[in-house]
Amino acid sequence: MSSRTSSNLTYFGVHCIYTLPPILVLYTALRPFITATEIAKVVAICLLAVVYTTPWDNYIVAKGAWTYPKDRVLGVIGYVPVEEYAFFIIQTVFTGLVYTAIIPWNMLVFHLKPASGFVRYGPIVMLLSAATIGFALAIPGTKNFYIGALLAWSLPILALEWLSAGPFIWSLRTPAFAVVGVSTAYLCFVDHTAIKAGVWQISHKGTTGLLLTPHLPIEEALFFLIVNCMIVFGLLAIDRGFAVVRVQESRVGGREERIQAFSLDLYQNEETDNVHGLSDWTFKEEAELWIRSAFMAESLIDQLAVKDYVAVYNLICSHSKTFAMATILYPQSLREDIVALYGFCRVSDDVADAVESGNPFARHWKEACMTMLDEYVHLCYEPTTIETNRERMENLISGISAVLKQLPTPSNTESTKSVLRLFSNRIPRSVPKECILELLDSYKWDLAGKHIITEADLIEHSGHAASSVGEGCTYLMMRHDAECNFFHAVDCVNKPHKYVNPPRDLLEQARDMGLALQLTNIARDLIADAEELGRTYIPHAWFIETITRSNSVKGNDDLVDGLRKRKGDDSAGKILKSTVDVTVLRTNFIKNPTGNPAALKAYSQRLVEMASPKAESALIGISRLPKAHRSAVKAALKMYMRIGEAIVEAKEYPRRSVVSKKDKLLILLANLYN
Ligand SMILES: CC(C)=CCC/C(C)=C/C=C/C(C)=C/C=C/C(C)=C/C=C/C=C(C)/C=C/C=C(C)/C=C/C1=C(C)CCCC1(C)C
Repeated sequence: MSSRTSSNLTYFGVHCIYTLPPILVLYTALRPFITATEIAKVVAICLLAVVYTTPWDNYIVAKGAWTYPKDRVLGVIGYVPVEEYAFFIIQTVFTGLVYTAIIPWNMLVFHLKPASGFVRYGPIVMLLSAATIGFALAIPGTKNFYIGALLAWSLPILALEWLSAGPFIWSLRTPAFAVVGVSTAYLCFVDHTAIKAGVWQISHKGTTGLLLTPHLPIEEALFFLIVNCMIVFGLLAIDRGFAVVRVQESRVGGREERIQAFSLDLYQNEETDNVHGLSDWTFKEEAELWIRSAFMAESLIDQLAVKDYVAVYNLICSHSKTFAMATILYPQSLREDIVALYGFCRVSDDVADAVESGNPFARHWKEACMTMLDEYVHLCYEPTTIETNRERMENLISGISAVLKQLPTPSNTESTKSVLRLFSNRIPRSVPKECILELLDSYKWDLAGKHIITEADLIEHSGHAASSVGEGCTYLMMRHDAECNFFHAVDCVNKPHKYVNPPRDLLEQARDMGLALQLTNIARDLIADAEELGRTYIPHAWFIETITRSNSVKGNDDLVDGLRKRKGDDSAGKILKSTVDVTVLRTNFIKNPTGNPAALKAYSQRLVEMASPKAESALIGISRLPKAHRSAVKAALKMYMRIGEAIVEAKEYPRRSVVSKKDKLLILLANLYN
């Protein structure tokens, strides 16, 4: 081997130069997305890799499939260099990182759909047949030894993984192929380099002699391809198992339902406990549940829930692509719940926002819809085990969807149904009822035609609309800290309807975040709200102030001051009404929001000034959120704070979006990697 002397690269050197640096780079780039679950998955595969590969590798080295010069390695355990054992782990970590870069762009629950019998069982038959052939070929000293040993060793694992996750892998074949492709290409390059430098040599006796590059036998490329498939399919199988548990648990309220959802047949005769606690679940039962999930056929999975996720996500995409994209910053389970919650906000928002003009029945429909939504929310929190509850729920969902279709801006009945079904199955076990009812209060306020008179009214209305959502999201984030902490996840799954209770002051800070976002939104959309939706949130008191200022009516300052500060003060309202009719000023503004540019600018500035202390308080809250969710929330808030600053800095009130896409991206990156 002349090439051996041409370089003195060692096996340790290969790792130091070619395998560890890319791992470091990938790890650094992906750090915001590496949660404890991600690490646990890779560690699990590493353990399997070491346990399963050690005997095989020792065997093929003993039989002379490949060799290494003694001076190129640090030491040997059995027949295999220590660097080789390290390579089992290094490859798994490397491929695991590529996986983390690519797979989470997908919502995994979407892919729990059934496939044909051919997709499900065909590959298993083929893999096991090929493994048998490999076994027959693996005769030491013949040229088919290496390839035979490789197939016999690896393909049964691929068959097992396909048995667990075949249709899921098939559905995700494009990203899965991308992960395998990228990692295999790179590792082939490393292998080629090492063989060229003579760090290890592939026996001519044990291989077919077919070469992919002048230094890379076909067996080696095949080795990295197949092993990467083992790693990626294994990771997908684990992720699928988690996703199955989440989907199946969606509807579970008590022990009986849980046994049903997972087809558990054990422990039927044990005492059934109440709906709200399953804490006496034993380890054995838990283990059975996870194994069942790992191998549960798609046909047994709640396909209606899978369909609902897709429908609601598409609905959200059609409304706000940015929001849908932004959810990829969160772990899968939280993402699913955010979709479920946001879908509900969309639907109830659509009811409240539906423009009434031109349709004499619209108001009536809207009111009917709100009444039903109210009842629906209450029912979401009742046990689904009761037959009458289930029936009523179905009727309400159909009723609300039907009414929404009658509104001037009709919604698709099927997607509304999906939203309401998904919400009722997912959200009640994480977010308390009061939170959702408060959100409905803001719509009721609009429906009742109640005016925003004072600044305190504005705060109250925004609180109902936005702080409630901020609070809800905090409940979700605290629960889904779970996703990043396996044991916590098991614990949460075991306690449907038992909230992970965030501390009260954290919830207050979350409410402040909602307020900050809402006030900034209002400030940004002053013109759009008036022109497109025919509404404004500007307190009546501010209009009065503008008028009194411009008329320089002396002595009115006290009045204005008083009006701004007093909350829900009836006498203030009366004085205001008597001074100038509430509706006239509002209507004037809505008709011509740019009529008084100085006033418009002043309103926006004042809104931002109101938002700013709330944002400061929210920042403190964010630092107390679970680590895995923190940076994305912070990035969102910072973007809004930037929008606020831009509004204040602008000479005139800006009509169009004030912060560029590029700046938003920079803010996102700065916060992800802070
Ligand atoms: C719990 C829930 C919810 C679900 C469960 C769902 C389920 C059923 C999951 C099943 C997962 C399974 C079964 C995963 C198995 C993964 C394995 C065995 C990985 C092996 C990796 C082997 C590895 C990385 C080996 C690497 C070896 C290397 C790099 C050797 C390289 C080499 C060198 C350097 C010189 C030339 C020779 C050689 C090619 C041997």
